[in-house]
Amino acid sequence: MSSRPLVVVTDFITEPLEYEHQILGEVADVVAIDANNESELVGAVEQASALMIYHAISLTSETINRLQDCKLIVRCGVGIDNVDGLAARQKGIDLANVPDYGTEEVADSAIGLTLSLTRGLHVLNNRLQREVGPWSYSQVVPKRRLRNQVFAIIGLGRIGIATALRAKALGFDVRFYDPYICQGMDKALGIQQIDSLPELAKSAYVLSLHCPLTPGTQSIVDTDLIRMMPPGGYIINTARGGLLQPEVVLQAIEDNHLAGAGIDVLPDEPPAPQNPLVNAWRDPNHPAYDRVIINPHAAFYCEEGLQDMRIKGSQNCLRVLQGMPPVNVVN
Ligand SMILES: NC(=O)c1ccc[n+]([C@@H]2O[C@H](COP(=O)([O-])OP(=O)(O)OC[C@H]3O[C@@H](n4cnc5c(N)ncnc54)[C@H](O)[C@@H]3O)[C@@H](O)[C@H]2O)c1
Ligand SMILES: O=C(O)[C@H](O)CO
Repeated sequence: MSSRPLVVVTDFITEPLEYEHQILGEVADVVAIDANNESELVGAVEQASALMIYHAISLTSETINRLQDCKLIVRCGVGIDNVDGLAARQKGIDLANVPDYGTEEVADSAIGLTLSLTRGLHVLNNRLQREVGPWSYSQVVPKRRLRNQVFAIIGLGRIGIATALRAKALGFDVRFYDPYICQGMDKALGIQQIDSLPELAKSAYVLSLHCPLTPGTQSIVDTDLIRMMPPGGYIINTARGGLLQPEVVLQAIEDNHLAGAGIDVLPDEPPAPQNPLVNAWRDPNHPAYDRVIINPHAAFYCEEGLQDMRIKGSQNCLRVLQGMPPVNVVN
């Protein structure tokens, strides 16, 4: 058996681990575990000195408590909601994320979903392609001019700021709610800070979610909040599925209160067969078919970003294996 430290890479990154081997190969053995769920990876990670985990698998206290020599868990990505950071801290294990690998792509996706829904691009294309619609601009939902409409952001962190700048360039009146932001961000960005979520919702034409999923933000957008939005607006969720339940979106579409929703993330990924929103969206006779866009948690993805994420994650493991403190510790 090797006496070299072991770094285990879990989730969807599999061999060849070109960046991981290049950065860590001299000091550690690096292996990828192609597990589908937490129970499949427990045995393989017990001896690891460092773990690199992506977003598809959860790491609960049960697995964390079985780690025998782990110094660092790197969540290769931003959101840390799939790892029990407290359990890791109680065991003296640092949890770090990679905060800055795909900010622009997520913002591009949020704006892309907004434009496709508010301009009806996907609907016009699909109708023509399926030969079920006329050669006409008429739409299932009447279109409004975007300039001066309110683009409302929940969570003005890295992605929130990048989205705000894009929305501002399109002529939106950009407003945000973030109780933890430092003073002066509104003036620096030329956007408006709103002190409460209901106040933000009351003016929102587009409500775009960019806060983390925590016990405090679970279902932060619920039926009551959506009802506060003026009728005919849009919701964009590229943050986490747990912030907005699928039933709530479906109801608001069926009630015609929301004109549309752009969803990159769901509480269950991939969605269970009984997910009501997904089933309605797949039904050509349901209004959600044209008015909802669902993507498979892909907002972050581009080749350069994925490479950045893996390189930065590996470099952080290397720091720790060489006796240096890790960066971007979040627990
Ligand atoms: N779909 C994707 O591919 C993808 C990719 C990256 C990140 N994400 C998600 O996007 C989230 C945001 O990423 P980021 O890089 O901007 O993170 P960030 O930490 O830079 O920003 C998060 C912001 O949310 C704010 N916030 C926290 N609680 C809040 C609350 N209750 N109400 C309003 N604001 C609140 C924080 O103060 C912070 O400013 C991540 O947590 C992650 O879940 C998704
Ligand atoms: O949080 C993130 O970085 C994305 O959701 C991908 O894991």
